[in-house]
Amino acid sequence: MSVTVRVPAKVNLHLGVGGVRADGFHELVTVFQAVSLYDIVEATPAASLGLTLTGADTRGIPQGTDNLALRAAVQLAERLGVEPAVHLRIDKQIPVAGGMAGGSADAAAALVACARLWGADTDHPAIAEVAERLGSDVPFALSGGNALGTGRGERITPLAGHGRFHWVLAEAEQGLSTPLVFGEFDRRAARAGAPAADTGQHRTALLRSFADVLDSGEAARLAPLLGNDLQDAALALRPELDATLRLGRRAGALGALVSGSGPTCAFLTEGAASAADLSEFLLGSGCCRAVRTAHGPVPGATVIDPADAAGSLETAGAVRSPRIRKGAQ
Ligand SMILES: C[C@](O)(CO)[C@H](O)COP(=O)(O)OP(=O)(O)OC[C@H]1O[C@@H](n2ccc(N)nc2=O)[C@H](O)[C@@H]1O
Ligand SMILES: Nc1ncnc2c1ncn2[C@@H]1O[C@H](COP(=O)(O)OP(=O)(O)OP(=O)(O)O)[C@@H](O)[C@H]1O
Repeated sequence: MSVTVRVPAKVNLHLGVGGVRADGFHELVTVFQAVSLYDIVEATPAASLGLTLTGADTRGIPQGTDNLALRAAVQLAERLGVEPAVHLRIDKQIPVAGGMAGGSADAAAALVACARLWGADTDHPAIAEVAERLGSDVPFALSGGNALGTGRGERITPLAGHGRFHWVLAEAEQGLSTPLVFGEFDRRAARAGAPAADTGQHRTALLRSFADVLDSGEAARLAPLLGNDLQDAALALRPELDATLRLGRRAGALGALVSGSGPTCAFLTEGAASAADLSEFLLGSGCCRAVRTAHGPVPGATVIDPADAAGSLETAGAVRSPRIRKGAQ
């Protein structure tokens, strides 16, 4: 009997980067929002560990035991004292290395699916422990919704907020490596000679400013709060993203920013209709590889009826066909 889990991508509504810690990670303070662009992970009992990848674009995803979803299954099995006898099928819609935590999402989904398969409760402490170890974005992929992330991003405080926000997500031709973007951030900070930001103060300010806005669902109030300390580093590595952001703003987006470490650009719009219009416009402009619409917040990794999996992908936000530029692979 298989278990099917649907897991969302994330956008960092605000990403503040502080100093480098002794373990090499940066101190972060971030407001996450889970958005309705989903990967589906199906776990089936099998003689041994295995993986099948399907989906829009699976280039660059490790097929072996360095795949984050397989690592999640192996570490959870160890922790629960069972054999990792499971075959995982990942249906990939979240852009790979796109700054939307796709690999982390798959790891979170694998944890939820395997825990169900191996009879562990959804709140078994092993799930959170393994999630935290696997990556900074994995705990948020479990919880979803809106949340404040602190520490290296793995310490999650849920943020209430019933408002729904509408996004257009523009995928770049090629992914960006997260460590490379943090490295560029460090070089720029060293050149500027600026002291590291105080994440404690930043946290208090973010909590105060986001509290009502997330509940209001008013995009015009959320737009001025959007921000990403990694954006300049991502733009330095991919200067063409600046034109994409400007294009979206000129075409009516209320807010535009690079998602996490990039290179996906996220545009906040007034509502679903303006998101559809902007998405059409950006796709026609040829500035990006694929454009999708999505809304947030949505729940984190959730067990679903397999019959609903296809529907989840259809409602993943009017997926647009990838438009490959001439000369691109
Ligand atoms: C950019 C964000 O997506 C914002 O939410 C996350 O900070 C990245 O989360 P992630 O991809 O899960 O990152 P991890 O797998 O934990 O770390 C990948 C690499 O990113 C850098 N990294 C990540 C998180 C952090 N707080 N400081 C860092 O410097 C480190 O070089 C690390 O080796
Ligand atoms: N299941 C997976 N899906 C995608 N990438 C994976 C997976 N497992 C491991 N990886 C590796 O992780 C790298 C980062 O991929 P991912 O899609 O998570 O990037 P990202 O969205 O930029 O991450 P983040 O936003 O968390 O920084 C990939 O280049 C790939 O080598």
